[in-house]
Amino acid sequence: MSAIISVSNLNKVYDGGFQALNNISLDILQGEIFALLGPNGAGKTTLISIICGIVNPSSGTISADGHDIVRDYRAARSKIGLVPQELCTDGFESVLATVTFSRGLFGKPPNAAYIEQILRQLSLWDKKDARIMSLSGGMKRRVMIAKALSHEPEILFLDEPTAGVDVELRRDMWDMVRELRERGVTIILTTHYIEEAEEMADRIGVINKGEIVLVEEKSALMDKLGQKQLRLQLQRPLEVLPLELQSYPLSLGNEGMELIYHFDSQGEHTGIADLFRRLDEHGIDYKDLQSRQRSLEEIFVSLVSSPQQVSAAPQSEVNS
Ligand SMILES: Nc1ncnc2c1ncn2[C@@H]1O[C@H](COP(=O)(O)OP(=O)(O)OP(=O)(O)O)[C@@H](O)[C@H]1O
Repeated sequence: MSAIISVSNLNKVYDGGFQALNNISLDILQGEIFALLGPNGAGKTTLISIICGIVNPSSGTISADGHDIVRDYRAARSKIGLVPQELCTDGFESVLATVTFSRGLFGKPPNAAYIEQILRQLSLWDKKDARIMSLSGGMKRRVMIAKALSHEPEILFLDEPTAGVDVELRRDMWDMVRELRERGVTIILTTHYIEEAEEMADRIGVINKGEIVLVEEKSALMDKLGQKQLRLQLQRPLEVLPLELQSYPLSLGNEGMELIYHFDSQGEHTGIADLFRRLDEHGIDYKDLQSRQRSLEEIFVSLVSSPQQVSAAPQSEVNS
């Protein structure tokens, strides 16, 4: 897949000297859903705002669909739709007028059929004549999406699209984002809901303190850093681990009733067969077992708390 957005050596120093972005280079691929994750203040909105031409870069270059976002601003901006974090729109206008007007701002000829299609898709057609101020928060957010789509952009930025919306609307939004992707729209979303990135993204980028810490395909990331756990429910509680087992990546939980084994799901040897032999030798019986993958949320927390440890999950110390 080719890059639809290319960011090279981007820096942003705000007035007052604060460096919000530090030498960011990043390609967004045509047709992907890219989730940009990062803690509060990491620089997500700054990065999006620069790509969308709302904030000026201090240095570096960005192209959107081949257009330089500074030299060729109009052409670049016409390719992009932005759903900002804040709901900002004129409350006295009707839904239909607002969305139709947005399209006009980009110099696109009127297309009532297209506007109707997006309003229907966003379940807003029934509300087309309602004033925006009379809508619920979730519906206002849908209007923001309709506005962003009004000029048929090829790239859509969603800055915290589901902040403060209920579970049902969140699911609807996810469906809608997937539909847009199927139509070929490239989607970049920032989110604090890791579950959202885990559910939707093709690739994940993590930004922390103005620097890109990692960019990876979601499935590869889950495999690479997704250390697994095997939990065994014991027949009889253990007060301490037998000495011979203390060098294994094992811990006791649930007042000694649970034995937890950590292993690298990517490793050639998980060590599980060896573990079972050792448990048998020590007469440690279990009645149930489950294995589970480390969630993206746990991976994310470990990345932003100690970014130098991104390269590998801990290896298990035993071989099967
Ligand atoms: N106009 C501004 N002037 C000075 N500093 C700013 C300005 N806008 C943002 N910053 C600072 O730049 C840093 C990055 O902010 P930004 O809004 O890009 O972060 P974010 O990752 O989007 O955070 P959040 O998840 O909280 O929305 C923050 O420390 C913020 O205080």
